[in-house]
Amino acid sequence: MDILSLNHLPLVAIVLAFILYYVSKRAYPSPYPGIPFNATSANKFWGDSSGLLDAVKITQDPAKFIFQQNRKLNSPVIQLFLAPLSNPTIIIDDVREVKDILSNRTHEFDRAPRTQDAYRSLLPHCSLVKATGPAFKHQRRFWEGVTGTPFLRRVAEPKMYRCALGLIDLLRAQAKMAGGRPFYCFDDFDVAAFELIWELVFGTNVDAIKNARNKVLCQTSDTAQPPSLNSPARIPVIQKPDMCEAVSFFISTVAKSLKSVSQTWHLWYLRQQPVYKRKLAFKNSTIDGLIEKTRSKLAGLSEGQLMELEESSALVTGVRRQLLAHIRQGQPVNVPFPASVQAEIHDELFMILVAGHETKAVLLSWSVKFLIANPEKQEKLRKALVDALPKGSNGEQPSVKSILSTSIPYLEAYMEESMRAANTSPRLVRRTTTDTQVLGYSIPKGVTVILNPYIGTQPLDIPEHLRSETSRNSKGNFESYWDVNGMDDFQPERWLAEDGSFNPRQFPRLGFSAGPRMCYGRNLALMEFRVNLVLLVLNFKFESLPKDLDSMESQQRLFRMPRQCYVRLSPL
Ligand code: HEM
Repeated sequence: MDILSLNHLPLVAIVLAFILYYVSKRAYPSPYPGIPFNATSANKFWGDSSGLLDAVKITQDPAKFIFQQNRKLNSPVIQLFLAPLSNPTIIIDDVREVKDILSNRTHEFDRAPRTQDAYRSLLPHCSLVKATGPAFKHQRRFWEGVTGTPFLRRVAEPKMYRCALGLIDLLRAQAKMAGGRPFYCFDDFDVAAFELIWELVFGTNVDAIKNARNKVLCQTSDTAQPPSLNSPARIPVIQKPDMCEAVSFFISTVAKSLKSVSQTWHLWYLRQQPVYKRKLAFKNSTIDGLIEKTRSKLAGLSEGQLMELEESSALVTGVRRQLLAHIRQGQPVNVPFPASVQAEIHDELFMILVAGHETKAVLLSWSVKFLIANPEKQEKLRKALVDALPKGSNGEQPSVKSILSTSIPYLEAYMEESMRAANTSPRLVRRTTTDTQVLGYSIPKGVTVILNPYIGTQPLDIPEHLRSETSRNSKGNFESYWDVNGMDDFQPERWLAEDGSFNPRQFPRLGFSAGPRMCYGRNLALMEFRVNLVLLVLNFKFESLPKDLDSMESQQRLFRMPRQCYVRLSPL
């Protein structure tokens, strides 16, 4: 044995040296030819990731650092080395080309595996993790009912009005308790957003807003408030429904895994945690139970009755369609769905809950911060609303129909500017599915590409002939791509045409992305945002806050959200 080892020593040494050489070569960045990069980062084991981590410690905003590098290198296409032992990531910072890639070049750019893996560990069968192909399109079509106008009008409108009024009542109770002091409000928005999306997906009422308000009313008289009117008020912590907590928990695990250098291990580690297992078991049993209950209820209906059945929730839509498919294929309906069918419905429903919950609360929080930071625009918006939506003779609130159907250009401009400035998804990530070219740079197949959807950075000069054909052809689709006066300030007026009408084509709009992977809940989100914003502005004056509670800084969870979210309300 000893002789054998000694004889093999040189060979072992050579193999080891080769492995070491290979690992060290792979570990250090290996740039793609012709694409600008930070020369100093190319010599570092950690590449650009150490700079990114340092910047994030200060700004908590990775997108800011990433796209600053385009400016630093003066190029709309660059490469960054964001993790050792991996290929460079391509960064594209030009709004016209980004819109074109998202809208017209899906055969070259598709969902990135990193995004797919982050969601796949939780929702392996949902459409979000599928590549843009026939299976994705088929699964999406399955849910068209719940994103279509008839469902939104008939089912979503009354529910969103009830939730928005509930939110107003909750804030009114909290404002009274606060007695002119500021108070934290993100959880109010969060619980209201959850209540609505839960009702639309599962059709049952969780009463979270009402419970939160009752708790405030019970504790108002026996809670001592801080002496200073500039200190945050003591108001009861909002008790969120267990499923709301579970959704937030899973969103944070997805966000953590997306940030991780070794995603696979990180996901594995997260899944081993007892809290993950507990929440997963709770989610699985709750949702599977609801699907089975609905299946057994609807299984007694004939094909004709199922055809006639009004869709009252995403759950009913999914189960009804599956039962119809089974009847038409001659399969039994009086037994639980096969596991694969059950899993697909389950994951799709939970996907809507995950994707359609926190985003809405984050957008509403930003829009309220813009109201506080811009008191004259807040007044202008209120005046536009009061003029267009007068209260009833008994002071009753405007109806949901009038809020949604009255044209109010300044409101539309305010919403659009909030979407732009909030920039809730500051990085859209794709992977090249073929060797391709962007703005004259060659990008190989299989590369992760980060796109900047923010409308507000001055575009770099790019000769027109370097743009793709579709990008050149769509140049005239927008009045402009940049405002010569700069776009750092919050300026709803930039969306108004000379005649005072709202001009949606003034600048591109990418807050919900574009193309086949564009946000699936855009119409619902915009309706809900409108109803909430109108009722908030008509019912409260958003007063200024002490400086230490008024930061406009952001933090990146799954979305770019405000670091602080306080209000000081004067009920109107
Ligand atoms: C203000 C609220 C919202 C914002 C700002 C928002 C924004 C976005 C963005 C930027 C994307 C990424 C698209 C891409 O990668 O190109 C997305 C995807 C998605 N959103 Fe939303 N969203 C919102 C609300 C909602 C709601 C209410 C729902 C559900 C009812 C929803 C469901 C989805 C789904 C399912 C996807 C994945 C689409 C795919 O399959 O690729 N979102 N959203």
